[in-house]
Amino acid sequence: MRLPPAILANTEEVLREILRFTAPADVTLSRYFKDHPRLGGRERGAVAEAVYAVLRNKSFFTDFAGSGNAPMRRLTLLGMAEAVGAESLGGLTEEENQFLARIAQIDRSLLSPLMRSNMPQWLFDKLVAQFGEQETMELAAMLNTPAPLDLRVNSIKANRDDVVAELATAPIIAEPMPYAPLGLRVLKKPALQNLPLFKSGAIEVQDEGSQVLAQLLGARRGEMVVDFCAGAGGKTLALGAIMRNTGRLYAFDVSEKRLSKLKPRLARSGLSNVHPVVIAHERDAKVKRLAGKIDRVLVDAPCSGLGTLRRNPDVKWRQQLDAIAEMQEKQMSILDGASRLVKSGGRLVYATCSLLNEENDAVVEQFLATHDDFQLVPMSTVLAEQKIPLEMDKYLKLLPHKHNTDGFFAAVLERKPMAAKPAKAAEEDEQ
Ligand SMILES: C[S@@+](CC[C@H](N)C(=O)[O-])C[C@H]1O[C@@H](n2cnc3c(N)ncnc32)[C@H](O)[C@@H]1O
Repeated sequence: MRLPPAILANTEEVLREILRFTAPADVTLSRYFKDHPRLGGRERGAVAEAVYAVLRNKSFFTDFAGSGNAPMRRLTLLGMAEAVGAESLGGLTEEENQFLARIAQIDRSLLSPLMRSNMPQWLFDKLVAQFGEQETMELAAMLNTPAPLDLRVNSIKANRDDVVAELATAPIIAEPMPYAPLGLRVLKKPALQNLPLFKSGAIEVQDEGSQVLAQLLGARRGEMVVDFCAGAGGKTLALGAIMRNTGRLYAFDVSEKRLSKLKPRLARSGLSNVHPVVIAHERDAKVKRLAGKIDRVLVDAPCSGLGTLRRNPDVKWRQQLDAIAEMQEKQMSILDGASRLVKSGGRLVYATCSLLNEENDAVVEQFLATHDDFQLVPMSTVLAEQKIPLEMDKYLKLLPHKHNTDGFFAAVLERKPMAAKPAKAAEEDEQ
């Protein structure tokens, strides 16, 4: 069935706003849909997919749309044609149909690598310097493909086989994922919110890579654990379940708004070991009070988010090169603040969803150079401990084109066990 022609005007309107890049695309889209309640589910889906198609293919589309006298309308047509197919569009002029037909003939493999990557020049250059041109092109192709829908089974409430069987009755086909022991990949993208499995907290939406990160912390029953940058709690919920709802899990964040999104998820999850705490910054007194007392600390640091381009394609256009250096400074400060919580022999995991060495390896190397009481636990060791079938060296580097997850980095750091103090020094300490 064809989409109503008016949908093109809606798409053009919201696209114009999104391409100003003053707010995240998903936020602008949600607001637009709220302001336009008459748009049905199918129309909303098409508008959103078209907008995301333009964001993913912006370099290429802009180049071809720019030559006419109505570039925004042409961008809209290209986005819609990519998202739902030109044959689903009604109300096009003859000239517009010819334009789409002409673009469909273009052999994209003949375009320059930069144009094919659909990335800003600075990002393309950085990735080529890091991965080489051939791998950058493979990575870019995957980053420009929509992400699959991944679920995590909440082991407090259900097991993976039962969830697969119950989803099948919906009917939703879900397959176990290779790296996350509680992960399921859903083959299509059905609405999940009204499923009893979702409402009861038996499943959560979470990328496989994100599930792996939570597991790397190695949290155990009864431990004291801090999720230092908990946000809306994706990893907090996974950690709480890994701890079998025992011990104490603090969910810190500087954003009250983000932490408040954890509340309904927590209620569904059935977890009672999670304690959300808003902190002012990484040196807050609430943090200092726990210094040296925590078994495991996860720092899922604020970052450029470039590893999540499959889901948030606007990030590559909104992010600026000079923000990366600022981000790095912030990441080092947070890692330093969080490290003070870790007890002797305890572990600290530094993680990002960035692809850039500056936010990843460089932060960890700088940390180790200035904290000789910490040592790196090679990722190969951690993965073997956790029985995760991934081949890595020092660090975890999940890449969309290799692992079909979002791009994630993680390093595991251990506070060196404190040497026993000589008897005289211990006596002096007690006085
Ligand atoms: C990558 S997001 C966390 C995502 C979250 N862990 C999840 O799995 O859904 C980074 C978070 O760090 C928070 N943040 C920024 N600066 C911080 C700081 N100084 N201390 C603690 N959290 C901070 C941000 O508010 C944001 O929610």
